[in-house]
Amino acid sequence: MTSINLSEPAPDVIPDILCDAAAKKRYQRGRFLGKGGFAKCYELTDLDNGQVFAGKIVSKQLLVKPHQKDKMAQEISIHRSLKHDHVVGFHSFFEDNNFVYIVLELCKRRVSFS
Ligand SMILES: Nc1ncnc2c1ncn2[C@@H]1O[C@H](COP(=O)(O)OP(=O)(O)OP(=O)(O)O)[C@@H](O)[C@H]1O
Repeated sequence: MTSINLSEPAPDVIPDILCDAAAKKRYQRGRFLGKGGFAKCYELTDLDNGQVFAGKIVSKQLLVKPHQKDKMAQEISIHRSLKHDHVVGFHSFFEDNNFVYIVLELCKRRVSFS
């Protein structure tokens, strides 16, 4: 089960360098891709190997109510279990005190993403 830790108040400035401490990965936040109901999406570049992903970044300020947190956790849980040619690939998920980060295959054309 995916769990999201909401222990502290969350400022809303997204860092330029995102750190996935558990996976020992760092990503450079790049071009803004778009905004959804909860997430802001940016290109993310893996600083080890230059691989480029789409990062869906959700402020924990938007996940205060239990049902919001549950919806987010459920989206992550379902997406990470899916692998299909017609569904955007799930790469990883991590969080810091302020944001939840979902790292996805980058879609280069403007089509439906989820
Ligand atoms: N994998 C991706 N590759 C490239 N751009 C993406 C990707 N995922 C999302 N985007 C961009 O970010 C925008 C917001 O995506 P997001 O999935 O957060 O919201 P949504 O699906 O539009 O709405 P909702 O919040 O209801 O799911 C998209 O409209 C698209 O422009």
